[in-house]
Amino acid sequence: MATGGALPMVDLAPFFTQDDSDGVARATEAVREACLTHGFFRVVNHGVPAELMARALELSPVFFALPDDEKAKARQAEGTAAPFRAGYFRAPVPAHSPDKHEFVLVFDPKLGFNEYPAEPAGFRSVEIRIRTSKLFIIRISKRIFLPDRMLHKFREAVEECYAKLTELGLLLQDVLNECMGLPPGFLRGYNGDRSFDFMAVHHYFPGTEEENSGLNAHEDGSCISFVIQDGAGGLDVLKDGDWVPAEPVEGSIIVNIGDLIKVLSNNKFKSPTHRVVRKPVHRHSFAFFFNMHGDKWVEPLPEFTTKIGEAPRYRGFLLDEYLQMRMSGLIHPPSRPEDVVHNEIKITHYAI
Ligand SMILES: O=C(O)CCC(=O)C(=O)O
Ligand SMILES: [Fe+2]
Repeated sequence: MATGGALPMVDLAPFFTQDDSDGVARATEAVREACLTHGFFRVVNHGVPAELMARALELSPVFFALPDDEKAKARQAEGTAAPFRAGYFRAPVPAHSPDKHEFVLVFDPKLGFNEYPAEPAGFRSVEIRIRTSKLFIIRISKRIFLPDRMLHKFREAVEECYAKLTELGLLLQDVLNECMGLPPGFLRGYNGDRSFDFMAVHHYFPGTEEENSGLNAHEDGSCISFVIQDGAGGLDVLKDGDWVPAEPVEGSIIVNIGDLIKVLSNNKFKSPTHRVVRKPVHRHSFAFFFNMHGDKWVEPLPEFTTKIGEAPRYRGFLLDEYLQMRMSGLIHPPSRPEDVVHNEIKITHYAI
């Protein structure tokens, strides 16, 4: 298995090449190894065009530079029932969190949950100087439209990224199916509904010496998460007690196994703790969460329990219940204190 900085690196090219069954077998084994050891790895030749990733990262600052009232227009479409609230959020969320960042939560564009500031609504303030006499110049601040439909281009890049990351999620899910020794197509059938997937378009403000928390240490509640990041750095993963940086490598995507695969695999596949520490620069990233529908019953699969004589390490649960608890920080009955971190319920709540 190759390494990409301190992280395992997997070249997915064989999955996009015809008749490379040896290559596919090797790449599958590399994914399996990475899931068993880290649950966090880097992929290259993943099918998401480098041009698209660069364009999305370039356009993201255009959106976040908008005035707050314009950003707030990126919101959930009236009368729609998204699984979580769509649109723009400014952390600290929840209020007591020390996180310092803002993000837009985006669902599958086909579902119509997201609304954006109407085009052309990308205002920018410019200073105009008017000479009223030889001595006097008045300066007025005027709001002008962003040139070149930049907001429209941002939205377009977000939606293209969403589609490409969905394809990557489906591919990785098939690879995991194989890595986990499950019947062919099992995960594709079990997790065939894509309406709970979402993408978070993140902007982290520059950190200071006194305060540099970006995202608190956490595990993702997803099946698989993907991160496209700019060159700022700051994403770390916990490995054997040490924080390992997921250094930016242009064109690569970070893959992070989430709690749901960890539960299905009865803890065999890792769902690693990770965090974002803010460097003294702005940081932009796209985190895509390949999830499961809330009505799924989740429990360790027989391949990891009865079939190999191992006891389940989690009791089964309805995913919706867990997601609601994660989002609200509420829990009934009260959990053990170690299951609640920064008011977020961890998957250990269901551990046996
Ligand atoms: O911004 C990043 O690099 C990671 C984001 C993340 O971990 C998350 O949204 O769960
Ligand atoms: Fe995360």
